[in-house]
Amino acid sequence: MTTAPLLRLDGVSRRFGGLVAVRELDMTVTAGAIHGLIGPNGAGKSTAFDLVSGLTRVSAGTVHFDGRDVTAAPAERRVAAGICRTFQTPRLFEAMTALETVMTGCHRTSRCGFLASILSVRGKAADEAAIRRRAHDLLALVGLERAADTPVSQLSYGPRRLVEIARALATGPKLLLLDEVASGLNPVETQFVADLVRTLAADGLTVVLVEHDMRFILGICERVTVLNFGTRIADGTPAEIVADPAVIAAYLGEARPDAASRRDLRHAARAAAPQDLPS
Ligand SMILES: Nc1ncnc2c1ncn2[C@@H]1O[C@H](COP(=O)(O)OP(=O)(O)OP(=O)(O)O)[C@@H](O)[C@H]1O
Repeated sequence: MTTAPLLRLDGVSRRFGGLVAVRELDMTVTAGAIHGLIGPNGAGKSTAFDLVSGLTRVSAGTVHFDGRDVTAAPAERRVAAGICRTFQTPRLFEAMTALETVMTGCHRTSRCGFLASILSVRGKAADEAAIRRRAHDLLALVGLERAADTPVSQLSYGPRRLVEIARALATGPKLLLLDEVASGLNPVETQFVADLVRTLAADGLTVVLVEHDMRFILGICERVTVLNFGTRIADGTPAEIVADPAVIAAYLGEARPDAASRRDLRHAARAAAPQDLPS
């Protein structure tokens, strides 16, 4: 496994008027790693994803990806460079089938550009066939080969999330950002996604997960960054994170405590570092 940083955020901030959603964030993601980004509600996790994927611009700081400064690059250029993401709520075209949806991701990386497509009909047909095959392969990878011709509008929540992952993978990424991918999934689907993420990482893909399901994230990630009120309060292995007093305080001392995250943190802490458990 390589240890080179694929993604590096240096002093990244994002302000919305008077609110600092992300404040001077330093974060390094190692190539090939499964990296978690956690924090209580409103901590700035999705905003951090927006800053990495280029959906929103930094107010300060720099973003380096794969050795290049992409701070000023628009989202499309970052997709082309190898950054792709899914959203907290899947963003899909309801009328498209699962296959067509994944094909839209393939088209973003197709070698069949505009000029090629008008100059060579035969080349375009061959490219379309290759794209269709690749989209089928990706649907099979996420266990949805039988749903290829099903309109997205008829899929339930778990499969919709999987279609979104397949579409993201279709862009041929080096870095996959998954925003609350386990939220709303049943235990079997959650396990499937965990196995899928491990398989992708074993194949060399770097994955960053924003997640509230603490058991899921602490069980799968090699490294975890913790945000609270936009500020990084911890960065380390899952065992280090659950034993970190600042993390415990952030989760257990939330102004509006989330019972599920408190319970999961306690549970994860018991499994990872019983001697450091808060009483
Ligand atoms: N476009 C925006 N305009 C104004 N404020 C925003 C905008 N996007 C996010 N915020 C604010 O920035 C803060 C961080 O939001 P963000 O969605 O990044 O947090 P989060 O950690 O992903 O939260 P959650 O876990 O609840 O999804 C919140 O206070 C949010 O209201």
